[in-house]
Amino acid sequence: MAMDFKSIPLIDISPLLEKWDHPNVAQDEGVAQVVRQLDQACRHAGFFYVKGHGIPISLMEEIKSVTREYFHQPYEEKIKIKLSAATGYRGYQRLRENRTKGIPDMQEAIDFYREVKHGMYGDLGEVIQGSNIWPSNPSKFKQVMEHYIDLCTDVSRKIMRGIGLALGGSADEMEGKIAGDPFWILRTIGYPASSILDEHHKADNVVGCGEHSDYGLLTLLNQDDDIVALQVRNKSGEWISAPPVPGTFVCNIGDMLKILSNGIYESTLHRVINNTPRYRVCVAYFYEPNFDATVEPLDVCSQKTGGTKSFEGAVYGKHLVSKVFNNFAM
Ligand SMILES: N=C(N)NCCCC[C@H](N)C(=O)O
Ligand SMILES: O=C(O)CCC(=O)C(=O)O
Ligand SMILES: [Fe+2]
Repeated sequence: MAMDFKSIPLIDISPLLEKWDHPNVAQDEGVAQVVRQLDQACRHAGFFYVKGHGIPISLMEEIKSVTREYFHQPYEEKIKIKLSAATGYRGYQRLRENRTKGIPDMQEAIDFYREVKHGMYGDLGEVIQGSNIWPSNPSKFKQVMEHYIDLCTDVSRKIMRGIGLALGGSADEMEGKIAGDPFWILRTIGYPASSILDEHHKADNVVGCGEHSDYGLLTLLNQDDDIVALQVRNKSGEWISAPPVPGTFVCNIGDMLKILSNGIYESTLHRVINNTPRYRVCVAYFYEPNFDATVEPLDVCSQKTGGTKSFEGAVYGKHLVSKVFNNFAM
């Protein structure tokens, strides 16, 4: 039995990115090493840092700076893109508007989802139907974010190829019906400095985001430098900090990958507490299955765990919609 994790591993994925479409990708020694590291990280922590991802650090920084600039504006400006049922739950949510397990989170955020055209997934798609509403300030916000989303989608797809191999399947394991047409979510998040909070809240260790697992396959977190606020729960129930490592993404696996792996990989609980005197930003990109995918344990995984499937099939879009309703229960 491996020791419970006390820190989060860092993986250089550049060999995987270089060879991702080679016909014998799994035979490449560099790739095989990345795949082993992914497997270990996903089994034990469900979290890992990645470097060698190819997304320019200057862009990662710009994403955080436009996010900070947006949240720095007066409330009247931010509320122009207010999230509501009518916007398909896309847009700005003020402090404490988003809830986790019923408790308001000390964060403000903007949610963006891949476009869902009218009628696209029938009743299932109706709740988040629509296009994103973009802030007009900072003026480059939309252009920079859309470029970033494309790059994150590409990197995530390639990491998922490595994870397919790590699970003993093929590099294409997640393509087609599972995530050949992946849904995505982008959340730009701001966590107020603890100094702005009143004495009562301070005493409570104000929670920026309560403990939760993510919903889909893989999350890429671009977190603020210098502030330690993200915490990951290990199997013994200890909270392990995930301090910022400049130029890296913090990656974690979501509920749909837990199901696909038949529980070999865990969608690890995590939370955010910003106990510092500085406003913290984080931009979370979520790589998800096809919106209408029915996700069930892969055969290659259930064979490894004694032939039984520990989970019923789950429709990803249904899972997402039920989470969205919980987050914004009026
Ligand atoms: N799209 C994703 N995965 N967002 C994660 C947000 C987690 C917090 C949310 N209030 C919740 O309770 O789920
Ligand atoms: O702010 C962070 O570091 C993590 C946010 C998060 O876990 C989420 O939005 O799902
Ligand atoms: Fe999360």
